[in-house]
Amino acid sequence: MARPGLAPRRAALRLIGRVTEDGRLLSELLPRAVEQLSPDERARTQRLATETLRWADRADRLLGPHLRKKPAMPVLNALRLGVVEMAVEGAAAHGVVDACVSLVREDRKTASAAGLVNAVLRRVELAKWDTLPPPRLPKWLRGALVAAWGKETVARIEAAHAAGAPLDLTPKDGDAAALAARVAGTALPTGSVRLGARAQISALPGYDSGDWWVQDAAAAVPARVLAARPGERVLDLCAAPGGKTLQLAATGAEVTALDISAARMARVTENLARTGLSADAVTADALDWEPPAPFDAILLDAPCSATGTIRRHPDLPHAKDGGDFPALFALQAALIDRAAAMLRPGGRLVFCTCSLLPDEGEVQVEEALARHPDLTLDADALRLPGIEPAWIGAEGLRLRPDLWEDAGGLDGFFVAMLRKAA
Ligand SMILES: C[S@@+](CC[C@H](N)C(=O)[O-])C[C@H]1O[C@@H](n2cnc3c(N)ncnc32)[C@H](O)[C@@H]1O
Repeated sequence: MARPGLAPRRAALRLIGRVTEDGRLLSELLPRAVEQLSPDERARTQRLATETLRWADRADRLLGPHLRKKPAMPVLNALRLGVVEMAVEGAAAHGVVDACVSLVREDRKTASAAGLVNAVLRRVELAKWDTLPPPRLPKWLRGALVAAWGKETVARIEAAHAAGAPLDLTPKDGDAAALAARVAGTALPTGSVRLGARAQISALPGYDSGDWWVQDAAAAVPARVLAARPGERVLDLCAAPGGKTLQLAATGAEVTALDISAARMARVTENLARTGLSADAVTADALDWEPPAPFDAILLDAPCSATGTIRRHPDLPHAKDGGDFPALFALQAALIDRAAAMLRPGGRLVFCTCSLLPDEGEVQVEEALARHPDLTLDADALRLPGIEPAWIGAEGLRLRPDLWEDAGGLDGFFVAMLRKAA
């Protein structure tokens, strides 16, 4: 008979292996990796994989004194899973140790390490867990962030990554106070609503009627900066899955939502249908697409390293090594040039990325202004309710996970508003 609780742990361990050994992201692997499991098991698998990756660095510190040399990655991952289940999830030690030993034993490649896993998991000093620092970012990313923001800020960013992300909603009608009262959340100063306890999204009032959508408070800022008006022709360039498209469409603007990925574009269409909003959906490469006429305003949420979203995607630092980032920087510059060409004289362009790297924010704007003498920065557009003046720099608005430290933080984002000469 199958052992209870083994299936989600097995699935989680496989997922962790695909991330750490093959450089794949959980978002690419799920939901297919869990399709054979029950809904409860799926949720448990996803939580175990996510939390093990979030806490892997601290687990390694706890495990270090008990390991003479670093074991092979599949064995190390089984040890990490066991430690995190006991230390973070509060699972009973005997069940966790038995399960991890079984998982290691059932794989031919790791079977010989079953004794080691058993001995080490029984010996680790769980009482030390809370005395250890938050998980550190890997060197390739930490170095770049320390150079940009300094050691102390990076330590605070790491603490925010460890704390995880709350769930934020964007109200369709813009009334955050009313939505907060309806879902028992808190209205944030920037206009989003933050949920308190872990909530089941589809059970919240207003889900079926599409009165709101899930969107991090930081991710909701760029469309507010663009401030589309009813009847304006607005392009959402790189639109999928569509959080910002919904915000733009809710203003009454005539929105075109464009993305290169047909599969991701389908999610934009679904989201529009659920919320009863409308936009023209275009699947195309932004670099080739010819618009029927210039736009009054464009929101460019360019593809990026996504290093601003690590608190909700702790797999990212394990899957990446920064090697593909330079190609993204070049694509961002090309997209800015393309967007500038699609804008009418006097039109406005919001450029944003969910990144913590200046190369994908401040540097892009500085270089775009040098390439396009007809573009100027509009810093006033960034001064919105809830945005602290100190967050606005010479090139744009810099949001980081360590801001709003006592209120649950926010994703890392860069937002700039550029105006084209009339
Ligand atoms: C950061 S995501 C956009 C998130 C979206 N704006 C939202 O708020 O839900 C970047 C998107 O850029 C799209 N993309 C990448 N290269 C593109 C290109 N050359 N043309 C159009 N879209 C592209 C990707 O498919 C991806 O959906």
